[in-house]
Amino acid sequence: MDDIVDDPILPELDDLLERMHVVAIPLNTRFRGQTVRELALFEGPRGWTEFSPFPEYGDAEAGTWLRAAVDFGWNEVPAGVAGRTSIRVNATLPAVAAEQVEGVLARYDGCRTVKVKVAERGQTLDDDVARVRRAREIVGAEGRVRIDANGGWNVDEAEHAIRSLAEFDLEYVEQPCASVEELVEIRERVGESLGIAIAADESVRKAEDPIAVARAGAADLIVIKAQPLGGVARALRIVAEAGLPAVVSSALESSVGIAMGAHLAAALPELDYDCGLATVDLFTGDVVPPGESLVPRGGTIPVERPRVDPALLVEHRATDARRQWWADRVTRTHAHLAR
Ligand SMILES: O=C(O)CCC(=O)C1=CC=C[C@@H](O)[C@@H]1C(=O)O
Ligand SMILES: [Mg+2]
Repeated sequence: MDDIVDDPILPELDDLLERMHVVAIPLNTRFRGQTVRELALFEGPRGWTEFSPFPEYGDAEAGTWLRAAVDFGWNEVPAGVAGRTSIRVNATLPAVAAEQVEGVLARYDGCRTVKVKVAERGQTLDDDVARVRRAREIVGAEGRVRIDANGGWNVDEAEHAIRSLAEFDLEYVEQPCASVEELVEIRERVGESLGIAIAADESVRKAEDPIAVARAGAADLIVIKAQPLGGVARALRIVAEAGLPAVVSSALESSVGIAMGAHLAAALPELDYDCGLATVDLFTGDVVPPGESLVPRGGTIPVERPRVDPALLVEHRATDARRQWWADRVTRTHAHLAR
């Protein structure tokens, strides 16, 4: 890993701003409470790159995402593992009603794995059970079903929910509880007795110390995302230090950000899990020409840098006020990183 440069040189602010385009793309299903995804794209010397921290994130957290964007647009990407030119991906099922599951899953071509969102605020365990049951029916016994609670349960709730959902043969449970201590406890309570693996997502990507979860024995695997972890090289280093299996997932990006995730997946020494990189299917549009979007075909996406269509940057262009908001954010975030 020592040949990996994971601290990219920051371009000048003016250079960044000149290269920036801000788009707003509606989602076709509400996800993370959002119905429109705003993102900034830069045409870097090495190719297009994306900067899309969620709007509520502060400058320090957004700084890690900017580092990732610069890394992908300005630096050489670490080589993929020989022969890995496409990545198997999972369907991502938002917390929709059971009747909608079939329609949402039909968008993901050829995916054998589905990740089901659970523990959504305002819903009940019965809603989760109905949604997961329907997903299992659709993927069949050969398919893989994992769930993601985004830390929405306390330990008792998690134990009850996981026991109620275990009959659907879960591949793993992603971030059932919020804290590392709770993950240790739930892993003790259900890990061995039910044989269900626990994955850490927020405990890696939002933690001050992304390795703490591995050190504490709080997870069987980690979910890694290129932008929130500061880019491909830095994410690879985290995986190496954690010493746990990893699954790459998206940060709800356009095909440009997804390409960053695909390059990360391609460069992982081991890749035993289908990756959560099919989320362009949750968008109503994209910034790359139709037919070149990184959406699954036959359950995989290619490892390539997509071309951006200038006409689509215009079509999806954010309002003047929102573009200014992003310019201000990049200015603040850049200053934060340059310190
Ligand atoms: O992993 C997937 O299947 C898709 C990506 C995904 O679920 C997420 C993307 C962006 C924000 C997150 O809240 C969410 C996640 O928790 O993993
Ligand atoms: Mg998650």
